[in-house]
Amino acid sequence: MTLESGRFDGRTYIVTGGGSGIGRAIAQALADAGARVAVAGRTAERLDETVALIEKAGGEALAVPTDVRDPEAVDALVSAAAERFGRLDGLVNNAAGNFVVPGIDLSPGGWRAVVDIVLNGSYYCTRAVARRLREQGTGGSVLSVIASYAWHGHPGTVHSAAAKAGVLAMTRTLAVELAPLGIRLNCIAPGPTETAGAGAALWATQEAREEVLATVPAGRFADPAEIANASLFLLGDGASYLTGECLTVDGGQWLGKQVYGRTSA
Ligand SMILES: CCCCCCCCC/C=C/C(=O)SCCNC(=O)CCNC(=O)[C@H](O)C(C)(C)COP(=O)(O)OP(=O)(O)OC[C@H]1O[C@@H](n2cnc3c(N)ncnc32)[C@H](O)[C@@H]1OP(=O)(O)O
Ligand SMILES: NC(=O)C1=CN([C@@H]2O[C@H](COP(=O)(O)OP(=O)(O)OC[C@H]3O[C@@H](n4cnc5c(N)ncnc54)[C@H](OP(=O)(O)O)[C@@H]3O)[C@@H](O)[C@H]2O)C=CC1
Repeated sequence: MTLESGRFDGRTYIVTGGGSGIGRAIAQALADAGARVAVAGRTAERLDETVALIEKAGGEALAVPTDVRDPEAVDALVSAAAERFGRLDGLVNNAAGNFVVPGIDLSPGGWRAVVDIVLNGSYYCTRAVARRLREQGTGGSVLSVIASYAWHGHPGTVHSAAAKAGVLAMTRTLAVELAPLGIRLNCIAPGPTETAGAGAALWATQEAREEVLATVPAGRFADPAEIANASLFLLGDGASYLTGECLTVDGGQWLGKQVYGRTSA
Protein backbone atom coordinates (compact mmCIF):
# COMPACT_ATOMS: atom_id res chain seq x y z
CA MET A 1 0.00 0.00 0.00
CA THR A 2 1.33 3.46 -0.84
CA LEU A 3 -0.36 6.65 0.19
CA GLU A 4 0.81 10.12 -0.74
CA SER A 5 2.45 11.44 2.41
CA GLY A 6 5.28 13.50 0.97
CA ARG A 7 8.73 13.84 2.47
CA PHE A 8 9.33 14.93 6.03
CA ASP A 9 12.86 16.30 5.56
CA GLY A 10 13.90 18.71 8.31
CA ARG A 11 10.76 18.12 10.36
CA THR A 12 10.64 16.90 13.95
CA TYR A 13 8.01 14.69 15.57
CA ILE A 14 7.50 13.29 19.04
CA VAL A 15 6.21 9.71 19.19
CA THR A 16 4.98 8.52 22.60
CA GLY A 17 5.26 4.80 23.21
CA GLY A 18 7.98 4.90 20.53
CA GLY A 19 9.95 2.10 22.16
CA SER A 20 7.82 -0.75 20.87
CA GLY A 21 5.15 -2.02 18.49
CA ILE A 22 3.19 0.47 16.44
CA GLY A 23 4.98 3.49 17.96
CA ARG A 24 8.36 2.14 16.94
CA ALA A 25 7.08 1.42 13.42
CA ILE A 26 5.74 4.99 13.09
CA ALA A 27 9.01 6.45 14.41
CA GLN A 28 11.01 4.38 11.92
CA ALA A 29 8.73 5.29 9.02
CA LEU A 30 8.96 9.00 9.88
CA ALA A 31 12.76 8.77 10.06
CA ASP A 32 12.88 6.86 6.76
CA ALA A 33 10.89 9.74 5.23
CA GLY A 34 13.47 12.28 6.46
CA ALA A 35 12.07 13.39 9.83
CA ARG A 36 13.95 13.66 13.12
CA VAL A 37 12.10 11.79 15.84
CA ALA A 38 11.99 12.02 19.64
CA VAL A 39 10.67 8.79 21.14
CA ALA A 40 9.13 8.83 24.61
CA GLY A 41 8.09 6.06 26.99
CA ARG A 42 8.83 4.80 30.47
CA THR A 43 11.49 2.22 29.61
CA ALA A 44 14.79 3.80 28.53
CA GLU A 45 16.24 0.58 27.04
CA ARG A 46 13.37 0.16 24.59
CA LEU A 47 13.66 3.77 23.48
CA ASP A 48 17.40 3.34 23.01
CA GLU A 49 16.72 0.31 20.79
CA THR A 50 14.42 2.39 18.59
CA VAL A 51 17.03 5.14 18.35
CA ALA A 52 19.71 2.58 17.43
CA LEU A 53 17.49 1.12 14.68
CA ILE A 54 16.82 4.58 13.25
CA GLU A 55 20.47 5.63 13.41
CA LYS A 56 21.55 2.36 11.79
CA ALA A 57 19.23 3.19 8.90
CA GLY A 58 20.84 6.66 8.59
CA GLY A 59 18.22 8.66 10.49
CA GLU A 60 18.27 10.95 13.52
CA ALA A 61 16.43 10.22 16.75
CA LEU A 62 16.42 11.05 20.45
CA ALA A 63 15.23 8.96 23.40
CA VAL A 64 13.46 10.88 26.16
CA PRO A 65 12.29 8.61 29.00
CA THR A 66 8.91 10.04 29.98
CA ASP A 67 5.77 8.97 31.80
CA VAL A 68 2.99 10.72 29.87
CA ARG A 69 0.86 10.77 33.04
CA ASP A 70 3.14 13.47 34.44
CA PRO A 71 2.42 16.87 32.82
CA GLU A 72 5.75 18.34 33.96
CA ALA A 73 7.66 15.44 32.43
CA VAL A 74 5.68 15.97 29.23
CA ASP A 75 6.65 19.66 29.12
CA ALA A 76 10.29 18.61 29.62
CA LEU A 77 9.95 16.12 26.74
CA VAL A 78 8.74 18.83 24.39
CA SER A 79 11.57 21.17 25.47
CA ALA A 80 14.18 18.40 25.04
CA ALA A 81 12.97 17.57 21.51
CA ALA A 82 12.79 21.23 20.46
CA GLU A 83 16.21 21.98 21.95
CA ARG A 84 17.91 19.03 20.26
CA PHE A 85 16.32 19.49 16.83
CA GLY A 86 15.60 23.23 16.82
CA ARG A 87 11.90 22.98 16.08
CA LEU A 88 8.83 20.78 16.34
CA ASP A 89 6.31 19.82 13.67
CA GLY A 90 4.06 17.37 15.38
CA LEU A 91 3.17 14.58 17.73
CA VAL A 92 1.97 11.00 17.67
CA ASN A 93 -0.06 10.07 20.78
CA ASN A 94 0.57 6.34 20.75
CA ALA A 95 1.36 5.41 24.38
CA ALA A 96 -1.28 3.17 25.95
CA GLY A 97 -2.00 0.65 28.64
CA ASN A 98 -4.61 -2.08 28.44
CA PHE A 99 -5.80 -5.33 29.97
CA VAL A 100 -9.00 -7.32 29.73
CA VAL A 101 -11.26 -7.21 32.77
CA PRO A 102 -15.04 -7.11 33.28
CA GLY A 103 -15.97 -3.49 33.96
CA ILE A 104 -17.91 -4.49 37.06
CA ASP A 105 -14.74 -5.96 38.60
CA LEU A 106 -12.29 -3.21 37.58
CA SER A 107 -10.73 -1.34 40.55
CA PRO A 108 -10.59 2.46 40.65
CA GLY A 109 -6.80 2.14 40.43
CA GLY A 110 -7.06 0.04 37.25
CA TRP A 111 -9.50 2.50 35.70
CA ARG A 112 -7.21 5.41 36.60
CA ALA A 113 -4.06 3.72 35.26
CA VAL A 114 -5.49 3.30 31.75
CA VAL A 115 -7.42 6.58 31.60
CA ASP A 116 -4.35 8.46 32.88
CA ILE A 117 -2.08 7.02 30.19
CA VAL A 118 -4.47 7.12 27.25
CA LEU A 119 -6.69 10.16 27.80
CA ASN A 120 -4.83 12.39 30.23
CA GLY A 121 -1.42 11.60 28.71
CA SER A 122 -2.66 12.36 25.20
CA TYR A 123 -4.10 15.66 26.42
CA TYR A 124 -0.91 16.71 28.23
CA CYS A 125 1.21 15.87 25.17
CA THR A 126 -1.14 17.58 22.72
CA ARG A 127 -1.35 20.70 24.86
CA ALA A 128 2.42 20.97 25.28
CA VAL A 129 3.13 20.42 21.57
CA ALA A 130 0.35 22.82 20.47
CA ARG A 131 1.79 25.53 22.73
CA ARG A 132 5.21 25.02 21.20
CA LEU A 133 3.77 25.19 17.65
CA ARG A 134 1.88 28.38 18.53
CA GLU A 135 5.11 29.89 19.84
CA GLN A 136 6.93 28.90 16.65
CA GLY A 137 4.06 30.18 14.49
CA THR A 138 4.54 27.22 12.17
CA GLY A 139 1.49 24.97 12.36
CA GLY A 140 1.91 21.22 12.50
CA SER A 141 -0.01 17.99 12.97
CA VAL A 142 -1.04 15.67 15.77
CA LEU A 143 -2.07 12.07 15.29
CA SER A 144 -3.64 9.98 18.06
CA VAL A 145 -3.78 6.20 17.90
CA ILE A 146 -7.19 5.03 19.10
CA ALA A 147 -9.31 1.92 18.41
CA SER A 148 -12.73 1.37 16.85
CA TYR A 149 -14.18 0.43 20.24
CA ALA A 150 -14.05 4.19 20.91
CA TRP A 151 -17.41 4.29 19.10
CA HIS A 152 -18.77 0.72 19.31
CA GLY A 153 -17.44 -0.26 22.75
CA HIS A 154 -16.05 -3.68 23.63
CA PRO A 155 -16.69 -5.99 26.60
CA GLY A 156 -13.62 -6.29 28.83
CA THR A 157 -12.06 -2.96 27.87
CA VAL A 158 -14.29 -0.30 29.44
CA HIS A 159 -11.28 1.72 30.63
CA SER A 160 -9.54 1.77 27.25
CA ALA A 161 -12.73 2.21 25.19
CA ALA A 162 -13.83 5.17 27.32
CA ALA A 163 -10.37 6.74 27.21
CA LYS A 164 -10.01 6.29 23.44
CA ALA A 165 -13.49 7.83 22.98
CA GLY A 166 -12.23 10.76 25.01
CA VAL A 167 -9.22 11.10 22.75
CA LEU A 168 -11.51 11.16 19.69
CA ALA A 169 -13.64 13.91 21.28
CA MET A 170 -10.48 15.81 22.24
CA THR A 171 -9.24 15.54 18.66
CA ARG A 172 -12.47 16.86 17.16
CA THR A 173 -12.65 19.72 19.66
CA LEU A 174 -9.04 20.84 19.28
CA ALA A 175 -9.15 20.38 15.49
CA VAL A 176 -11.59 23.30 15.41
CA GLU A 177 -9.81 25.37 18.06
CA LEU A 178 -6.38 24.98 16.48
CA ALA A 179 -7.21 25.11 12.76
CA PRO A 180 -6.58 28.88 12.66
CA LEU A 181 -3.03 28.17 13.86
CA GLY A 182 -2.47 25.68 11.04
CA ILE A 183 -2.47 22.74 13.44
CA ARG A 184 -4.29 19.62 12.23
CA LEU A 185 -5.39 16.80 14.55
CA ASN A 186 -6.54 13.37 13.44
CA CYS A 187 -6.91 9.85 14.78
CA ILE A 188 -6.06 6.45 13.39
CA ALA A 189 -7.91 3.33 14.56
CA PRO A 190 -5.86 0.20 13.90
CA GLY A 191 -7.49 -3.20 13.98
CA PRO A 192 -5.73 -6.11 15.70
CA THR A 193 -2.05 -5.54 15.03
CA GLU A 194 0.79 -7.95 15.64
CA THR A 195 2.68 -6.41 18.61
CA ALA A 196 4.12 -7.99 21.73
CA GLY A 197 2.32 -5.48 23.96
CA ALA A 198 -1.15 -6.10 22.58
CA GLY A 199 -0.51 -9.85 22.35
CA ALA A 200 0.32 -9.99 26.07
CA ALA A 201 -2.52 -7.66 27.12
CA LEU A 202 -5.34 -8.85 24.84
CA TRP A 203 -4.68 -12.23 23.21
CA ALA A 204 -2.26 -14.03 25.47
CA THR A 205 -3.46 -17.57 24.62
CA GLN A 206 -3.74 -19.29 21.24
CA GLU A 207 -7.48 -19.61 21.81
CA ALA A 208 -7.90 -15.88 22.46
CA ARG A 209 -5.76 -15.10 19.42
CA GLU A 210 -7.93 -17.27 17.18
CA GLU A 211 -11.08 -15.67 18.57
CA VAL A 212 -9.79 -12.23 17.62
CA LEU A 213 -8.63 -13.41 14.22
CA ALA A 214 -12.08 -14.84 13.45
CA THR A 215 -13.51 -11.30 13.70
CA VAL A 216 -11.28 -9.89 10.96
CA PRO A 217 -12.73 -10.20 7.44
CA ALA A 218 -9.23 -9.77 5.97
CA GLY A 219 -8.28 -12.93 7.86
CA ARG A 220 -5.05 -11.69 9.41
CA PHE A 221 -3.57 -9.32 11.92
CA ALA A 222 -2.12 -6.03 10.69
CA ASP A 223 1.61 -5.55 10.43
CA PRO A 224 2.70 -2.43 12.42
CA ALA A 225 4.24 -1.09 9.18
CA GLU A 226 0.75 -0.95 7.62
CA ILE A 227 -0.43 1.27 10.47
CA ALA A 228 2.71 3.39 10.14
CA ASN A 229 2.16 3.88 6.42
CA ALA A 230 -1.36 5.24 6.92
CA SER A 231 -0.11 7.33 9.87
CA LEU A 232 2.40 9.11 7.66
CA PHE A 233 -0.39 10.00 5.26
CA LEU A 234 -2.36 11.64 8.09
CA LEU A 235 0.68 13.45 9.50
CA GLY A 236 2.02 14.67 6.17
CA ASP A 237 1.24 17.22 3.49
CA GLY A 238 -0.89 14.74 1.53
CA ALA A 239 -3.53 15.31 4.21
CA SER A 240 -3.13 19.10 4.39
CA TYR A 241 -6.90 19.82 4.44
CA LEU A 242 -7.82 16.87 6.64
CA THR A 243 -8.54 17.57 10.29
CA GLY A 244 -10.73 16.21 13.09
CA GLU A 245 -11.08 12.84 11.35
CA CYS A 246 -10.41 9.22 12.19
CA LEU A 247 -9.03 6.74 9.67
CA THR A 248 -9.87 3.11 10.45
CA VAL A 249 -7.23 0.60 9.30
CA ASP A 250 -8.65 -2.72 10.45
CA GLY A 251 -9.09 -5.18 7.58
CA GLY A 252 -12.85 -4.57 7.79
CA GLN A 253 -13.06 -5.75 11.40
CA TRP A 254 -15.63 -3.41 12.87
CA LEU A 255 -17.88 -3.35 9.79
CA GLY A 256 -17.76 -7.13 9.48
CA LYS A 257 -19.19 -7.94 12.90
CA GLN A 258 -22.57 -9.33 11.83
CA VAL A 259 -25.18 -11.65 13.33
CA TYR A 260 -23.71 -15.14 14.07
CA GLY A 261 -20.24 -13.55 13.97
CA ARG A 262 -19.98 -14.29 10.23
CA THR A 263 -17.22 -12.45 8.44
CA SER A 264 -17.94 -13.82 4.96
CA ALA A 265 -21.04 -14.53 2.86
C1 LIG B 1 -10.25 -8.23 23.70
C2 LIG B 1 -10.12 -7.07 22.78
C3 LIG B 1 -9.85 -7.46 21.36
C4 LIG B 1 -9.93 -6.30 20.40
C5 LIG B 1 -8.68 -6.12 19.61
C6 LIG B 1 -8.52 -4.83 18.84
C7 LIG B 1 -8.47 -3.56 19.62
C8 LIG B 1 -7.27 -3.37 20.50
C9 LIG B 1 -7.15 -1.94 20.91
C10 LIG B 1 -6.13 -1.54 21.87
C11 LIG B 1 -4.98 -2.17 22.09
C12 LIG B 1 -4.03 -1.68 23.10
O1 LIG B 1 -4.17 -0.71 23.79
S1 LIG B 1 -2.64 -2.61 23.23
C13 LIG B 1 -1.53 -1.81 24.31
C14 LIG B 1 -1.08 -2.79 25.27
N1 LIG B 1 0.13 -2.32 25.90
C15 LIG B 1 0.24 -2.19 27.21
O2 LIG B 1 -0.72 -2.43 27.97
C16 LIG B 1 1.59 -1.81 27.71
C17 LIG B 1 1.60 -0.93 28.93
N2 LIG B 1 0.82 -1.53 30.05
C18 LIG B 1 1.05 -1.28 31.33
O3 LIG B 1 1.94 -0.53 31.65
C19 LIG B 1 0.18 -1.95 32.37
O4 LIG B 1 -0.50 -3.03 31.76
C20 LIG B 1 -0.84 -0.99 33.04
C21 LIG B 1 -1.56 -1.78 34.13
C22 LIG B 1 -1.87 -0.48 32.06
C23 LIG B 1 -0.17 0.22 33.69
O5 LIG B 1 0.91 -0.12 34.47
P1 LIG B 1 1.21 0.53 35.93
O6 LIG B 1 2.55 0.01 36.34
O7 LIG B 1 0.98 1.97 35.92
O8 LIG B 1 0.07 -0.07 36.78
P2 LIG B 1 0.02 -1.15 37.95
O9 LIG B 1 0.54 -0.46 39.17
O10 LIG B 1 0.59 -2.45 37.55
O11 LIG B 1 -1.56 -1.31 38.07
C24 LIG B 1 -2.43 -0.19 38.15
C25 LIG B 1 -3.80 -0.67 38.50
O12 LIG B 1 -4.31 -1.52 37.46
C26 LIG B 1 -4.71 -2.78 37.99
N3 LIG B 1 -4.44 -3.85 37.03
C27 LIG B 1 -3.30 -4.06 36.35
N4 LIG B 1 -3.40 -5.13 35.55
C28 LIG B 1 -4.64 -5.63 35.74
C29 LIG B 1 -5.36 -6.74 35.19
N5 LIG B 1 -4.81 -7.56 34.30
N6 LIG B 1 -6.64 -6.95 35.62
C30 LIG B 1 -7.21 -6.13 36.52
N7 LIG B 1 -6.58 -5.04 37.06
C31 LIG B 1 -5.31 -4.80 36.69
C32 LIG B 1 -3.84 -2.93 39.24
O13 LIG B 1 -4.44 -3.82 40.18
C33 LIG B 1 -3.81 -1.50 39.78
O14 LIG B 1 -5.01 -1.17 40.40
P3 LIG B 1 -5.17 -1.07 42.04
O15 LIG B 1 -4.86 -2.45 42.53
O16 LIG B 1 -6.58 -0.63 42.21
O17 LIG B 1 -4.17 -0.05 42.44
N1 LIG C 1 -1.86 -3.73 18.65
C1 LIG C 1 -3.16 -3.58 18.44
O1 LIG C 1 -3.86 -4.53 18.07
C2 LIG C 1 -3.80 -2.25 18.59
C3 LIG C 1 -3.16 -1.20 19.20
N2 LIG C 1 -3.80 0.02 19.29
C4 LIG C 1 -3.11 1.15 19.89
O2 LIG C 1 -1.83 1.28 19.29
C5 LIG C 1 -0.94 1.89 20.23
C6 LIG C 1 0.31 1.07 20.35
O3 LIG C 1 0.02 -0.21 20.85
P1 LIG C 1 0.97 -1.46 20.63
O4 LIG C 1 2.14 -1.04 19.83
O5 LIG C 1 0.14 -2.57 20.18
O6 LIG C 1 1.38 -1.81 22.14
P2 LIG C 1 2.69 -1.56 22.98
O7 LIG C 1 2.43 -2.12 24.33
O8 LIG C 1 3.88 -2.04 22.23
O9 LIG C 1 2.78 0.02 23.04
C7 LIG C 1 2.42 0.79 24.12
C8 LIG C 1 3.54 1.76 24.39
O10 LIG C 1 3.11 2.73 25.32
C9 LIG C 1 4.17 2.96 26.23
N3 LIG C 1 3.61 3.43 27.49
C10 LIG C 1 2.76 2.77 28.32
N4 LIG C 1 2.49 3.52 29.39
C11 LIG C 1 3.17 4.67 29.23
C12 LIG C 1 3.29 5.85 30.01
N5 LIG C 1 2.66 5.99 31.18
N6 LIG C 1 4.08 6.86 29.56
C13 LIG C 1 4.74 6.72 28.37
N7 LIG C 1 4.65 5.65 27.60
C14 LIG C 1 3.88 4.63 28.02
C15 LIG C 1 4.87 1.63 26.37
O11 LIG C 1 6.21 1.77 26.76
P3 LIG C 1 6.67 1.67 28.30
O12 LIG C 1 5.93 0.52 28.90
O13 LIG C 1 8.14 1.50 28.19
O14 LIG C 1 6.31 2.98 28.90
C16 LIG C 1 4.78 1.09 24.97
O15 LIG C 1 5.91 1.46 24.21
C17 LIG C 1 -1.73 2.04 21.52
O16 LIG C 1 -2.29 3.34 21.58
C18 LIG C 1 -2.82 1.01 21.38
O17 LIG C 1 -3.95 1.31 22.15
C19 LIG C 1 -5.05 0.23 18.80
C20 LIG C 1 -5.73 -0.78 18.19
C21 LIG C 1 -5.16 -2.10 18.03
